[in-house]
This record gives sequence, structure tokens and C-alpha cells, in this order.
Amino acid sequence: MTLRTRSRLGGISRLLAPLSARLRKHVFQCRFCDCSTTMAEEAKKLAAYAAVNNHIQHNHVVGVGSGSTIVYAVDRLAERVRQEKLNIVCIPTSFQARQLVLQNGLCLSDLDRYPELDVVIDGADEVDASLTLIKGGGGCLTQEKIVAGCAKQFIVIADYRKDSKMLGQQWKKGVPVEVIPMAHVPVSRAIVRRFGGEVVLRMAVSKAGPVVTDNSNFILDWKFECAQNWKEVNTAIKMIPGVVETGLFVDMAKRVYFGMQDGSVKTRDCPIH
Ligand SMILES: O=C[C@H](O)[C@H](O)[C@H](O)COP(=O)(O)O
Repeated sequence: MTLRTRSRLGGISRLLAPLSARLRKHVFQCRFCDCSTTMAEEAKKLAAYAAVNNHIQHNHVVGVGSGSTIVYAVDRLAERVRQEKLNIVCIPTSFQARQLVLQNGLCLSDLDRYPELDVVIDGADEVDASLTLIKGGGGCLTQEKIVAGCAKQFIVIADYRKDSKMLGQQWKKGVPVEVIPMAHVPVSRAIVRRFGGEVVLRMAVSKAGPVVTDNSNFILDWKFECAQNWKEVNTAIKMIPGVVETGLFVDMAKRVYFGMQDGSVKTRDCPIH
């Protein structure tokens, strides 16, 4: 390394010195590696920690969502239970959530014993301006919606990539619809006939054939063409024989926490809750 290069590098590191560790990490990672993944993971963690810090209290019955963002929430929940000796009961929304609860040594229960929850924390694939959500990217929508429907507060955690004015802006994989296997063709045809777009049967990655949900059903992904009245669409799709549930969560979320790229957390509240 020449003296000139060394002095240039010294100048750069002096310039960076006042920046926070997180920002410095991003500056370097943005230039030299796959920083977008690191930033998104950091953003998920920020949102998850903020939600657990703000909404979980002693003696709460807590619904545990599914996906990659919820992993950070369960980490923080377990940390708070250990540190603050909180008495918390967890209701899972999927096989994955159940495993997370058990692996973190948290108290596992179910809706038979706790049909009313204090708070449910869950991720989302996309959130629009009025807090309508698309969920089910990981195939867990039905149990998630059941558990969220039993909660006094349904809190969503997401990174900045999920934040949209209108559904479909960010999330391009469509609305997941869980169906009884024998009905997947008629349901697909009925959705396209009524609402247009395209419906695809979700295929498994490390298994031959379709994805099979925790409830032994299939998932259709409806790639819609334009913005819709999501409340009406949700009701209409649910009326098609063979449909178990849709990944449209309308008027359910009370607050969304978005972890942002700059290390902040943005919240959006539902006007009707
Ligand atoms: O089926 C999966 C769930 O609805 C997830 O909560 C959703 O897909 C968001 O997952 P992630 O936190 O991995 O983005």
C-alpha cells in the first residue's frame, strides 16, 4: 500500500468515526457485499423489538405469528421473560411458531385454553396505507387469521420493503388463498372469472408437487391486476366452495411497526381501532 493510499484511507476512517456502528456497517456493506439482506434483517429486528417492548406485559396471553420477522420478536420475548420474570403464555399460529415457542423455553398453550388473547404479534408480506395486509407468503395464513381474530390487539412487524400505498406495489407474488386440495382447479377458475388476473398453485421447493399447509391444504397465489375493494374481494373469495381462508387481512391490524433503513422505526395506526 502506498503512503498516499494509506493517508487516503486514514482520512476516510476519520470521516466515518462519528457515525454509528450500524451506519458504518451499512456504508461498507453497501459497497462491498449484499447489504440489502443485512439491512432488511436489521430492520425486521428493530420492528420486532419495538413491538415486544411496547405491547407485552406481565400475565399477557400472546399470539406468536409466523415467518422470518417473528423470529426476532420471539428472541426479544424470551429475553424479557428471563430478565423481567414475566409470566407469559404463547399461542402459536403455525408449526414454525410452535417450534419457536418451545425452542425459546416459553410457555406454550392453545385456543382451547385461551380463546381470548391480549396481543398477537405477526409479520406481513405487504401493508397498505389503511393497514390492509397480504399475509401467507410462508403458507401460514389460516391459523394466523384465526389467532389474530381472537386478539384484543393485533400488532404487525415488518421491514421497510413491505410498506406500500396500495397492495401489489411491493409484493408481486399475489394474494395467497388456502384451499381444500380437491377444489384447487374450480376455485382458481372462479377467482379468475370474477376478478381477472392469474392464479397459480404454489409448488413446493424440496418436495415434488404442491406446497401442503399445516392444515393439509393447498395454496393458490392470485396475481391480481389492479387495486380492489379488498373487504369485498375477501368476502367474495371466501364464499367460493373449497376456499378455507385468504391472505387478505382487512380491518384487523391495530398498529404496524416498520423497521427502516436508517435504523429508525416507523409506526402506522389503524384509524378504526
Ligand atoms: O405465511 C406466512 C406469514 O403470513 C408471514 O407472517 C408473512 O409471510 C411474513 O413473513 P416474513 O416475516 O418472513 O416476511
